[in-house]
Amino acid sequence: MALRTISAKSAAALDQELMSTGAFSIDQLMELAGLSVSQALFKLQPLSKGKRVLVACGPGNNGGDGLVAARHLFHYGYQPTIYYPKQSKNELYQRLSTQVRDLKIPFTEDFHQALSSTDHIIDAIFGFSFSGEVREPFPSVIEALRDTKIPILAVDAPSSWNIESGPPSSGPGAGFMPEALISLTAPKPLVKWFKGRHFVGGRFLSPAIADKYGLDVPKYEGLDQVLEVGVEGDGEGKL
Ligand SMILES: NC(=O)C1=CN([C@@H]2O[C@H](COP(=O)(O)OP(=O)(O)OC[C@H]3O[C@@H](n4cnc5c(N)ncnc54)[C@H](O)[C@@H]3O)[C@@H](O)[C@H]2O)[C@@H](O)CC1
Ligand SMILES: [K+]
Repeated sequence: MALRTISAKSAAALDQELMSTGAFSIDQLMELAGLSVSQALFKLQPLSKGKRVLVACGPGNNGGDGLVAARHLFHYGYQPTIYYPKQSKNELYQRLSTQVRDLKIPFTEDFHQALSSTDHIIDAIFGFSFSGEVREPFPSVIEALRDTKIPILAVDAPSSWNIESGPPSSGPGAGFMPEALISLTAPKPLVKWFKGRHFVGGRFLSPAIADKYGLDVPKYEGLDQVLEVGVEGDGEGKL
C-alpha cells in the first residue's frame, strides 16, 4: 500500500493547524506520536526478543516523541535507557524528562557504551525539521547507528536523511538504512528511498484535515495506533 506523502513544509503547516483551529495541544500530539512509536517497537521487537531499548533523543519534538515512547515501553515491560545529550529547557520536555526519571529510567551520556548493551534502538534524533550537515554531538552517534547490527526503529525519518531527497550521499549518515521506520501522521517524501519495514502512526486525523492536505487515512485495525504499510520505495527513489 503506497500512501501519499507530505513535504516537510506541509507537515509543519499541518501541525500548526492541528494546534490552532484543530484545538489539539502539543502535549496531546506528542503523546499520540510517542504512543504510536511504542506500539511499532512492540510489533517489531516483542519482549521475547529482548527487553533493553536504547532511545536516542534529539533536541526537538522528534526527541520528545522518543521520551514519550520510552515511558510507554517501560509500562509494557521493556527496560529503556535514554540518550538525550541536548536537553531543552522548554517546560514540555522538562516535564517529559521528569516523568521518565520518576520511573527510574536511566539516562546515559555514553552512547557508544549503551549501544553495546541493548537489544533494540529507537532513533528519535531528528524528524522533519532536520536540515544541513549533522552538528555535534550527533555525527559519531549517526555513524554508530549506521554501523550497528542492532535493529533500529527510526521515528518519522532516519536521522540525517533529507526529508525531501532522502539518504545523504556523504557525511555520517551516508549508507544509514534502519530496519524500520514509523511515519507520523503521513509519510514524508524520503520513504521513496527507504528499504525496511514501514509503519504509519497518528490515528487521530479528522477526515476533513486529511482531505485538505491530500492525505490517506490508513485503515487501522482494532485498538492499534499503528499500521504496517510494507516497504514503500525500492531504495532508489521510486514508489
Ligand atoms: N503530527 C505529527 O506528525 C507530530 C510530529 N511530531 C514530531 O515532531 C517532529 C518535528 O519536530 P521539530 O519541528 O521540533 O524538529 P526535529 O525534532 O525534527 O528537529 C529539530 C531540532 O533539531 C535540530 N537540528 C536541525 N538540523 C540539525 C543539524 N543539521 N544538526 C544538529 N541539529 C539539528 C534543531 O536545532 C532542533 O533543535 C516530527 O518529525 C515528529 O517526530 C510530534 O511530536 C508532534 C506531532
Ligand atoms: K528520527
